[in-house]
Amino acid sequence: MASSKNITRFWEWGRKIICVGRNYADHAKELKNAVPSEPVLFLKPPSAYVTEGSPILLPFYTTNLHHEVELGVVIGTRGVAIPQESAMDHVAGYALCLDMTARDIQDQCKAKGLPWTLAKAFDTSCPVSEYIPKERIPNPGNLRLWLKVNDQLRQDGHTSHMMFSVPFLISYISDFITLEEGDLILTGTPKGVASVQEHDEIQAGIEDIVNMTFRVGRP
Ligand SMILES: O=C([O-])CC(=O)C(=O)O
Ligand SMILES: [Mg+2]
Repeated sequence: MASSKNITRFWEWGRKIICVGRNYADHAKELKNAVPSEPVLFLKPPSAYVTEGSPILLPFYTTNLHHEVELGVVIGTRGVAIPQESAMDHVAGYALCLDMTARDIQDQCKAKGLPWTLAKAFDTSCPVSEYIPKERIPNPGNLRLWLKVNDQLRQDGHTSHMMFSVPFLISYISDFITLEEGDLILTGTPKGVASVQEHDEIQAGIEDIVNMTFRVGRP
């Protein structure tokens, strides 16, 4: 029923997706970006969501679609200017997420000093796993994240290498943008990003907590 919202299907709520960029020094370096002194933020619309069983669609205007595996944090309680000390009280749970990125378009945007919207916010640019209740992840700063393409390991990172922790990010973001129940924060990707092609199979996981599989297709 449309009126009975269930946080385990947060992607159906139409809420914000707030993404953090360059939160792992090894990834900032692989793209020759400076390691930031404050979090880099951008947004995806809720139309970017895709769940297992549906394909990730290659936008027609890119020839270099990259995968970025990321820990997603699902907000459970609204907050503004949340102190770091109570930030975790606002977390309902987690999801494994991909920040699909049209890298060639992002490079053009960066060169022109323009926003990344078409590189980051297109339909299916935010594949998500099933919802992971908070109790299953006692410490979001101590998780191995991995991603394979056609069975080859491409990304193998650890959230202990984040420059800005989950509580810090919640506090920082909520100074500018009200966090609401059902919002999702993507916490940035470790190194190993690379391109995918039509028909590729992407598998990703968080330790033995969750794993997910997506195919890449054409619209
Ligand atoms: O496009 C980028 O490199 C920024 C980003 O999303 C990340 O670091 O996860
Ligand atoms: Mg990213």
